[in-house]
Amino acid sequence: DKCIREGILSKETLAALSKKIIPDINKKSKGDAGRIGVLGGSDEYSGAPYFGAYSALRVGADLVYIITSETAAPIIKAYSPDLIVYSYLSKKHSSKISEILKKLDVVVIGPGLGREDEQIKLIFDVIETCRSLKKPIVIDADGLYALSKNITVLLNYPKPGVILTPNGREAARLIEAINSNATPWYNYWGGNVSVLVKGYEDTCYTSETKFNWSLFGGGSDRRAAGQGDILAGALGTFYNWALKSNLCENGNSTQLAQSVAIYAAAKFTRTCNTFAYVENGRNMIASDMLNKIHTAFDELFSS
Ligand SMILES: NC(=O)C1=CN([C@@H]2O[C@H](COP(=O)(O)OP(=O)(O)OC[C@H]3O[C@@H](n4cnc5c(N)ncnc54)[C@H](OP(=O)(O)O)[C@@H]3O)[C@@H](O)[C@H]2O)[C@@H](O)CC1
Ligand SMILES: Nc1ncnc2c1ncn2[C@@H]1O[C@H](COP(=O)(O)OP(=O)(O)OP(=O)(O)O)[C@@H](O)[C@H]1O
Repeated sequence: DKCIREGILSKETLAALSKKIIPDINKKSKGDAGRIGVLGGSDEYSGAPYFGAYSALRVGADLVYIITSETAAPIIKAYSPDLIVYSYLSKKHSSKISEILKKLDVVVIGPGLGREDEQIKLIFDVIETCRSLKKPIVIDADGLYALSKNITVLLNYPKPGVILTPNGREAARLIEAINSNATPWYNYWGGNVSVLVKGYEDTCYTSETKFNWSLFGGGSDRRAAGQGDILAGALGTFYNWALKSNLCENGNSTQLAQSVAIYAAAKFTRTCNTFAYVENGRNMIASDMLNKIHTAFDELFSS
């Protein structure tokens, strides 16, 4: 198919494929547009999992579940009646977590998780369960910190794979933990793990060089906390949609689906930022971006 043989995915192709993954809204049942889980939140951070989950829901998933700490759960529930919030993010609830994981389309791990040993170990167990269930995962924030403490936990993760979304600092931590030049660092975990390195330029690395790209422009200089959480949640929804789309006849590939989903989420986050910045200038905060999701979505994905 043309978009696979082309060699390099042009920005125009990526934009067209991002539109193609948006599912039809007619005659659907609840759940058809996705069930996304966000695992994160802690005593310190209740905002991060909220931003991620709200973004996944507003972008278009039908059901979004947060699995969080007992302390963060009531706070997040009070932020939003639209989210389903479980207070099971502890070892004693492992079996309940596994039951929830089974019904999810994509699992987003990390926003606001914190760095307590107990939570980090729990995340390793969650990743192992996701591996056995062949669940696609997005790992961000403290999920990436956990990964850097047990870098092999994702080795040879099966299809439909994993997307990592480090900022520059988090990428540096992963590179240090890999500590090998055997392959480019972003291919360390095998063919089904792709990476978005965020920053002034967003760069997507997959195991298929032809699906890699970088993006800059749009957005703003305002770096208010929480923008990465918005991206990770949106990516959960786009990843699910991309995996379920026939992006190229006779050529569906995990790496192409990941590349397109990452492009959609990266572009979408910058567009939310652009619109929020126009209204709020340097006083813009991540919550202002949540209010621009519809405008940004329309701008990028309506046909
Ligand atoms: N509203 C919420 O609930 C939000 C919550 N959030 C959640 O916060 C959690 C932490 O995530 P984050 O990425 O913000 O890590 P952050 O604590 O800044 O630093 C971590 C480490 O990096 C280091 N470090 C820092 N700056 C550095 C530098 N320039 N160059 C080098 N090093 C630097 C720093 O070192 P230190 O400052 O101690 O020397 C520290 O050890 C995460 O769960 C995320 O989801 C966010 O999503 C935002 C919204
Ligand atoms: N210098 C920059 N110029 C423009 N956009 C940027 C810049 N740095 C990051 N971004 C954009 O901001 C968004 C979030 O990336 P960022 O690197 O801030 O994530 P993060 O540090 O994980 O965020 P969080 O505060 O949620 O933890 C992405 O869409 C990214 O493209």
